[in-house]
Amino acid sequence: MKTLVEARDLGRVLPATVPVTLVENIDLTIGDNEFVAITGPSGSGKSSLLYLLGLLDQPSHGSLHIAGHDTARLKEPERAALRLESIGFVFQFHFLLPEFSVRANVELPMRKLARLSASQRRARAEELLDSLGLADHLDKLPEQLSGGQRQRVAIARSLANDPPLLFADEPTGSLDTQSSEQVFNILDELVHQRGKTVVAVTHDLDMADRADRRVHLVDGRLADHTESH
Ligand SMILES: Nc1ncnc2c1ncn2[C@@H]1O[C@H](COP(=O)(O)OP(=O)(O)OP(=O)(O)O)[C@@H](O)[C@H]1O
Repeated sequence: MKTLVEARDLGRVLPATVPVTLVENIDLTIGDNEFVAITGPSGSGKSSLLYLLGLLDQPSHGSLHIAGHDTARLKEPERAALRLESIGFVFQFHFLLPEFSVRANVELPMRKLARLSASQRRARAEELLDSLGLADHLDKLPEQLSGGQRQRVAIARSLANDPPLLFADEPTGSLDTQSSEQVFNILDELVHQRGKTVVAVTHDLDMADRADRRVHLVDGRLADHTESH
């Protein structure tokens, strides 16, 4: 197993007159090809942990290696490049750009890396959208799609630069049961058929049960019964 995420004694405290601890003492190793669910009560620090692991926030203490890089040693441009190349994000609300077509939304992250030509970006966006059942919607605006379809576009966008790691914050949180099931199946397929690692914060216990592994947070700390099956 290749280690993609390695956190040691990771923590985040917000400085204030009375400092606020978001998460602390996080020791966590995540390998390639794993589907990890992060669960815990509301306010237990699930999103905070995801943002730390996804390099959207900076830890106050501890160490974090992502895809073999010691993130404390990276300067901001290197950190941004690592995020762009190695990490995809899917949020509860899709955050697609409303004025851009579905295809253009998926092409955007590729433009930031400047690895592919315009025609290659277009072809890749179409291929990704096709693989997620959206081939008929390439030129539509996000508002013309259903919630489940938009979330699938957001997943396609997260895969644009072919990152090994996907972080998802309540990816099914605002979807009906059928769309949730579809999104779960896509994430599951990404792990078990396309070799990705997915780390998903979820309140959906069914999804947590069906993940390969469950990491449970209580009051900002990993609980003892964090399990693997
Ligand atoms: N910017 C902030 N300022 C003060 N407190 C914060 C801030 N961000 C988060 N918190 C607090 O930190 C704790 C952890 O928040 P976080 O959003 O990570 O929890 P969560 O488990 O994802 O919650 P939920 O399931 O409700 O989304 C909560 O008690 C929250 O109120």
